[in-house]
Amino acid sequence: MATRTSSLVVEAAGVRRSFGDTVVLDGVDVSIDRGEVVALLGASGSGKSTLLRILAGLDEEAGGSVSVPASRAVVFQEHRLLPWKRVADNVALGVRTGDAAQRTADALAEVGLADRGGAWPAELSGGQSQRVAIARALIRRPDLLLLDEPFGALDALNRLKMQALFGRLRAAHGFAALLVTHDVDEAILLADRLLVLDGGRIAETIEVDLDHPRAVDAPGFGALRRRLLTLLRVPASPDEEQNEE
Ligand SMILES: Nc1ncnc2c1ncn2[C@@H]1O[C@H](COP(=O)(O)OP(=O)(O)OP(=O)(O)O)[C@@H](O)[C@H]1O
Repeated sequence: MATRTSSLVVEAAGVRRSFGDTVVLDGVDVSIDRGEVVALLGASGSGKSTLLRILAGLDEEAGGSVSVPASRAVVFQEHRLLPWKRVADNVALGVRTGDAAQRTADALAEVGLADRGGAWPAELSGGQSQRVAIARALIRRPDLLLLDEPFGALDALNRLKMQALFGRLRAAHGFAALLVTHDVDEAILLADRLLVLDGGRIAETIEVDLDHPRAVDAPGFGALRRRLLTLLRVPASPDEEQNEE
């Protein structure tokens, strides 16, 4: 018999988590294939960050079974760089191999910051800081990236640039990723599959069957956006209703 599970990097089943009497996750099943990007959506407070922290190994109180690769890295909405270390030292953190300097230079070049290794975090813009956080994650060549609203604090233009960067990095590295986002367009642009968390469970799974590179005005995008907004109970704007097919 074929071993179907061999290509899965994440296998979580029956994940449960409560805080006091409040049940936040009530039996969540998530599988992510090697190289697959999955977006996790849901209303505020639905438990997205809670689930991400469990998959990251940052929450030991959860019930259920969780299998994730040791080779994983997390990117949060805030960059969490150490202010007393220069950019290059932040990126190289935890890398003990002899080629750490070269890997740091490569990782910074990949995120477009080849010349900022000597800077202090305080000297960077928000977008640059988040690029460094991504370089710090990538330098470990993770099989799995866990991203919690990674572009959520950025302005619209920076957000678009980071989404394009994510697409390039994904093509170059082939990592699997779980992307927590509030941004419906971002989810459809970047993910192979969308999960909607509601009532403590994965209420909906949607395969995104659109060609790459994706654009918000591509055929099929608007229909998918409307479906997601309905699931998230967000009213579509009057403009959108008029302009979409
Ligand atoms: N450490 C904690 N102690 C108590 N309650 C918590 C804790 N962490 C999360 N919660 C609660 O669990 C629920 C889910 O929180 P979580 O941050 O996972 O939601 P979320 O879907 O990521 O929300 P948002 O989209 O607003 O970031 C919330 O009601 C929150 O108050």
